[in-house]
Amino acid sequence: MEKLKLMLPAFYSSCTDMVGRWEKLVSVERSCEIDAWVDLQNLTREVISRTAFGSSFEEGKRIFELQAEQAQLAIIALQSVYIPGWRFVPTKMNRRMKSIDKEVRALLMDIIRRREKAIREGEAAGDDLLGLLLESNMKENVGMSLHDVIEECKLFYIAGQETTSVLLVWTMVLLSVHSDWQARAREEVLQIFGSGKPDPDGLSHLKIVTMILNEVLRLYPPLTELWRKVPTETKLGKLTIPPEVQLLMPTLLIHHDKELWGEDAEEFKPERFAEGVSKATKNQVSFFPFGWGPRICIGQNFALIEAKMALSMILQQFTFELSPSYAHAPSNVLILQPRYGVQVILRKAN
Ligand code: HEM
Repeated sequence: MEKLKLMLPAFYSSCTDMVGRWEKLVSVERSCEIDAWVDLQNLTREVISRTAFGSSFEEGKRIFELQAEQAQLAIIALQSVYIPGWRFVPTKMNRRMKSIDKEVRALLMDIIRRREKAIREGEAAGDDLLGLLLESNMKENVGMSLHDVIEECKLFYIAGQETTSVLLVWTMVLLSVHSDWQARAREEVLQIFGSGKPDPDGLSHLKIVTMILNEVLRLYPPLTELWRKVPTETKLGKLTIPPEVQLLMPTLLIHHDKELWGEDAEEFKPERFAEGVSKATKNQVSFFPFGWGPRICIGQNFALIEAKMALSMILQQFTFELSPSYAHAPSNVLILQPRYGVQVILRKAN
C-alpha cells in the first residue's frame, strides 16, 4: 500500500489531463458528447505507462500502441477457424505479429538494460513498477532472467489496462442509468474532497463509491471466466478429475446467479455491499472479479485506487447521461467491453 501511494501522482496527472480536455469541450457549449470508452482507455494506458516506466513514459507509450495492435490481431486469430500449425505460416498477419513481438522486446530490453545499468552505478531504482521489479529481483536474488522481466512488463500492460478501463466505463453507464446513485456518489465525493485533489486517506473513506464499484464488478466482471488446468489427478468434492483436464470458472454466471444473489440478481443495487463483501456474499465464494486463491490479481488495489481517483475527479466536475446514440452491447472479446463505445453527454456539475 505504501508503494501504491507513491503512484498516486501518476494517477492524478493522467486524470487531470483527461478531465481538463473534457472541461474545454464542455466550456464551449455547456455540454458535449464524448465516447467515454475511448478516453478511459487512453487514461488507463497513460497510467500504466507512467507507473510502469516512470521516466521512460514516452517509450512506454509506443510499447502500448504495439501491444494494443497485437491484442487486436490476437482477437482476429481467436475468432478465426482453428487450423493446427497455422500460426507458423508466414501470412501477412502472422508476420506482423512476429515483428510487433520483436519490436516490443527490443524496446523493453533497452529500457530494462538502461535501468539496470543506472542501478549498478548507484542510482535509485525508482518508484515505478519496473524499478520495484528490478529492485526486488536484485535484493532477494529471485534470479529472474531478462526474458522473465520482459514477460512481466508485458503482462502488466495487458492485465492492467483494459480491465480497469472497462470497470470505469461500465460504472459510467450504470451511473448514467441510475442517476440517483450518481448523485449520491457525487455528494460523498464533494463531502470528502470538496473541489480539491483526492488524497489517499479520503480515497480509502469512500463508502458509496466502493459499494458502486463492487456492484459494477459483480454485474460486469471485466474477466468473465477463469481457466485452470489440472496437472495431476485431483479430487474435487465427489468428482475425480484426470490430469490435463481444463476447468472453467464462469465468473459472470456466478455473479448473476439468483440462488446466490436473490431474485434481484440482475438489478443494479449497490446497497448489497453496504456492509462489505463478506456480508454481501454470506461468506461464500460468489464474488471474485479479481480471481481467487494464490493467483489472485496482484493489481487489485492499484486498479481500485485508480478507479476511485478517476471517478472522484469526474464526479467533482461533471454530470453525465447516456447519449441517444449509445447502443448497449457488452461484448466478450477477452474482456467484457462495450462493442460500439459509450457515448455520453457531459455537463458541468453545479
Ligand atoms: C478492474 C481491474 C482488474 C481486474 C478485474 C483484474 C482481474 C484479474 C483476474 C481475474 C486475475 C486472475 C486470473 C486467473 O486467475 O486466471 C488477474 C491476475 C493478474 N492481474 Fe489483474 N485485474 C485488474 C487490474 C489489474 C492491474 C491494474 C494490474 C497491474 C497493475 C493487474 C495485474 C495482474 C497480474 C500481474 C495478474 C497475474 C497474477 C498471477 O498470475 O499471479 N491487474 N487479474
